[in-house]
Amino acid sequence: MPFKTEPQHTHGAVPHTAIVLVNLGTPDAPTRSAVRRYLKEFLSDPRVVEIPPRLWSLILHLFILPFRSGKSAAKYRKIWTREGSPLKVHTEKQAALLQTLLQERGHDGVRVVMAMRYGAPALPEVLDQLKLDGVDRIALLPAYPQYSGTTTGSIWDAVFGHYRQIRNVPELRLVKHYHDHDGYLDALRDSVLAYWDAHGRGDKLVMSFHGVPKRTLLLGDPYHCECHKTARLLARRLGLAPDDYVVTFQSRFGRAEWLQPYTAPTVAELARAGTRRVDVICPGFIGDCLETLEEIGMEVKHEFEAAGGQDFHYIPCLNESPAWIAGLAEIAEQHLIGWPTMMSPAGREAERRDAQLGREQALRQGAAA
Ligand SMILES: C=CC1=C(C)c2cc3[nH]c(cc4nc(cc5[nH]c(cc1n2)c(C)c5CCC(=O)O)C(CCC(=O)O)=C4C)c(C)c3C=C
Ligand SMILES: [Fe+2]
Ligand SMILES: [Fe+2]
Repeated sequence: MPFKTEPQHTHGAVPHTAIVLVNLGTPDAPTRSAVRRYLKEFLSDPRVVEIPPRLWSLILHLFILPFRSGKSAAKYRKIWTREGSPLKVHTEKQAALLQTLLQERGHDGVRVVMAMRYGAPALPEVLDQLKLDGVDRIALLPAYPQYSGTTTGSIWDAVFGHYRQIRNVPELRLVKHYHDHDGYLDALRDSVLAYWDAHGRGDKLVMSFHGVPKRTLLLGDPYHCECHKTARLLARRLGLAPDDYVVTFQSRFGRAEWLQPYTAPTVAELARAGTRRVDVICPGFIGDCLETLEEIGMEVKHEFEAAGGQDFHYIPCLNESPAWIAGLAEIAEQHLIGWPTMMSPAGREAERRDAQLGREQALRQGAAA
């Protein structure tokens, strides 16, 4: 594989540090063509669909993309905001707030940017830009609290794939998961308690996580266990008895069996069994997106009401809540340990001199050429 052209190595340059908050990605617009482009990239990832590639490509192009793109675009239109897709808007805001909070906590030498695994801003382009900006230490922070090969594993594929074409690979740190991190769990607890304070409390708390094919669990993916651990620890923080809550899995895709119990049939069954009010939270998503706002807030709500349920409450994701941004900062800080993140006056001066040196060197090289 040929190497990409890279900036010249500058002697003595102060290496900059960055955190990249990486999310799944979302279409550029709620249109059929934009959704098709996005789904094509997403669903062509062999980490996401484990069907032999040639056979899958046929199914994808003949059946999935022609039918799903229009239907999904209609769903995106229901949740699209003036600022764009909620997933992207929340990820952008979280990255900006994390940068500000890290600065306030003294880590003024750290940049925080966001990137998407599929769609824009594409992870390889963000990594290229960081290289141009002189960043040589990168902590990658996926927007997934629970590890799965289908999501976090796929981010690592994209990162390593990109650096296969780079000679001077930066120092990297990978945040594998934070499903049991106090900062994440405390923020979840606070969000549930604040919701109950404002709206009263339901008969049952449904903790709905994005599903994955059951086969991946049987083949060693820890995602299912990490979801259950998050649920257990959150329940403990809320003082819930086992009967007060239920863990479910949503967003089944395709015909294979996925992790059970499925969210929609579970809430319908709860309604039929006489549960008047359910509160649904989606702890596996750190920001609201299609899967929470449309699938839970609209489709699952409809199923509950159609089965006789009276009162359906969706508890929003952590989004930009101050407790969550503080949690993110704690997670980030733990993965930055040992890296110089505070820019002392001497560091700033060294950086200024290096920049000057770099410019002079480039000028000399230009003159010699
Ligand atoms: C939170 C973790 C996620 C896991 C695990 C996950 C696995 C997974 N997803 C699909 C298929 C689809 N997912 C879709 C949307 C979507 N998925 C996640 C997160 C996880 N996916 C998010 C945050 C979103 C929302 C994106 C947005 O723009 O808001 C979709 C597209 C939506 C649609 O067309 O209806 C599909 C398809 C698979 C197959 C999978 C694991 C194998
Ligand atoms: Fe998904
Ligand atoms: Fe398990």
